[in-house]
Amino acid sequence: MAVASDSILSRTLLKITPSFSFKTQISATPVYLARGFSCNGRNLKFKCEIKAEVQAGVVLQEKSLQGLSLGFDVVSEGELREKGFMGMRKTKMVCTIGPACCSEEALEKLAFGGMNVARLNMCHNSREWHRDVIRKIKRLNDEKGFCVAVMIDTEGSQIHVVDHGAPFSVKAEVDSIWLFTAQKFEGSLPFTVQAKYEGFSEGIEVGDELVIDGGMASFEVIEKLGNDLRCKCTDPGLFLPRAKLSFWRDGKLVERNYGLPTLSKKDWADIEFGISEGVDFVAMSFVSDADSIRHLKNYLSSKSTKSIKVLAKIENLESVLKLEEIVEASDGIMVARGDLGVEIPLEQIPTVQEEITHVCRQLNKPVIVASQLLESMVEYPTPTRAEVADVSEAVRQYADALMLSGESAIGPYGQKAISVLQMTSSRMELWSREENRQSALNQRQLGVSLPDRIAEQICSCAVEMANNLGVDAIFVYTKHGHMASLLSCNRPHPPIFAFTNDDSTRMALNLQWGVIPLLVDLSDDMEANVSKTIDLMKSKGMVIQGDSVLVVSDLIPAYVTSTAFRSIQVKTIV
Ligand SMILES: Nc1ncnc2c1ncn2[C@@H]1O[C@H](COP(=O)(O)OP(=O)(O)OP(=O)(O)O)[C@@H](O)[C@H]1O
Ligand SMILES: CC(=O)C(=O)O
Ligand SMILES: [K+]
Ligand SMILES: [Mg+2]
Repeated sequence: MAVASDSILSRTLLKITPSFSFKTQISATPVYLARGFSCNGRNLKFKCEIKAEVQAGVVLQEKSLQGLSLGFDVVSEGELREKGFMGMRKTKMVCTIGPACCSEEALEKLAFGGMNVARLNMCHNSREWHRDVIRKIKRLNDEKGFCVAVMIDTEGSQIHVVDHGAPFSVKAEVDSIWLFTAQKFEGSLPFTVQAKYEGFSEGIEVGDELVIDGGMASFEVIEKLGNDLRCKCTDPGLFLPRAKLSFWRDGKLVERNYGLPTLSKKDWADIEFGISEGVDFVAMSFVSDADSIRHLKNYLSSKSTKSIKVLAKIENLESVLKLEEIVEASDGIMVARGDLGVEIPLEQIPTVQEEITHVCRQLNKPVIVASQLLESMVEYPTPTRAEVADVSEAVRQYADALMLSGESAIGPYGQKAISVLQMTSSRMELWSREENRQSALNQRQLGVSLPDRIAEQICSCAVEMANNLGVDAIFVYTKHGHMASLLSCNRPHPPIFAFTNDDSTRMALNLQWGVIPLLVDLSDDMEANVSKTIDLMKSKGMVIQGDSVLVVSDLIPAYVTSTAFRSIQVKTIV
């Protein structure tokens, strides 16, 4: 298969034989592909559209525009070079950082594998440990050209079993009798379990069902002794460290809100820590109303010099019931299926997930699908078929991002797990696009003011145009990321390059579907911004002659008062 030739190949459809390996070909010969394949194939039979300038045996030198920087992160740049505009992954990836991946080398490998956001779960480890990880990530960004945003995830007030330490898991046998207590006790399981909160048994009656971790094991409450509960195991299973408790009566969850605040004292201290370390996102656990989100957002905007986004985690029944107001109040959502599965029957999780992703897209908020995506990879180097199907389904639903938990935090196959996410999402994105499977968004009008409504209309028209014209890329110039998010919300076929001069905007856009955020100097002169960025992209070989780019702008120069200045332009690179 001769990809390399002296001629310039342009928009040629080539069949590639099954034995051809793209990667080997590149590394074996000094061929430089200015841009490569528009589809993601491995050693499979596939068709590729090649729009690349290829010269056998010659490495084309990059011209540099002295002193000007394009702020392209190394991963997106590499992806564009290797796969072309249409091959760029749209679905973002979040990795939980834990003991298995906290070294600089391991973090670099995850970043290289495409991690867009690193999540630090404040339930675990010390603040010093988290500080060390955050600094390593920032150093990698600065020194190695990655663009990885940092998220802290609050512990929140949840009723769980005190970490009973080794052994890792304990089996509860059928008919065995257990005591659940809030009292400290010496010794370890079995048969006494210490719950983390004094009032864990409030309102609980004899005959209620106590469920561990959403069905890992079940007990019947047979006696109340003060605040303690004597229970008989009815459905045998395992106690894992920090196992979560829920109570059921007549097949329904016993809803109790213990009077605990969404953010505990420790959570506030962790948030202070996050502000001082300059994190990009705070994910708020066990949100139960919109007020707590507004409160945190106000607090952050008064305390932090940079903009920090607040993500609401949907992980209890209350938050599902108040979904819309919570989505509206937040900067984004996490479908935290781990705890959600403790409070709602497991068979409802898929439909609740679809509902949440749909509402988020309608209200233009990024959404992360989290927990157990590749759970078996905590132990094994390959995922189950069912896990791959679950990842594909989240991608098909157009989630903005997918999250790894234990797969990256404690498992030995974190890098493999991220590459499974990468390959599976690229595959499903391509399929949705080529089969024309994408469901049109029945868009709600979000803005109230005329300029906001105009912005929405411009973005939805721009995406329709971009798809119909088959442009290679969308360029958007944005200060706060609003126009970029409106474009993303319409899930266009080509990637969205969002040029911003604000670092927190760049980091926040890291979570949005199909957006590649770039940090550049921008001026009030829109035409100059456009031609400068196109020149820079050209000089790096990222766009080539004949490429077409649809340009949308959100930066309104001070001297223009009319919103009509906002425009859509289609440029062909000369
Ligand atoms: N910083 C860390 N230090 C030690 N272990 C960690 C750390 N972060 C995650 N883990 C481990 O990784 C696994 C899964 O991660 P995580 O705790 O994020 O899951 P989760 O239960 O979904 O989160 P949450 O507590 O927010 O519901 C857990 O077994 C946890 O013990
Ligand atoms: C991520 C998380 O908090 C959960 O799934 O419960
Ligand atoms: K948490
Ligand atoms: Mg949780």
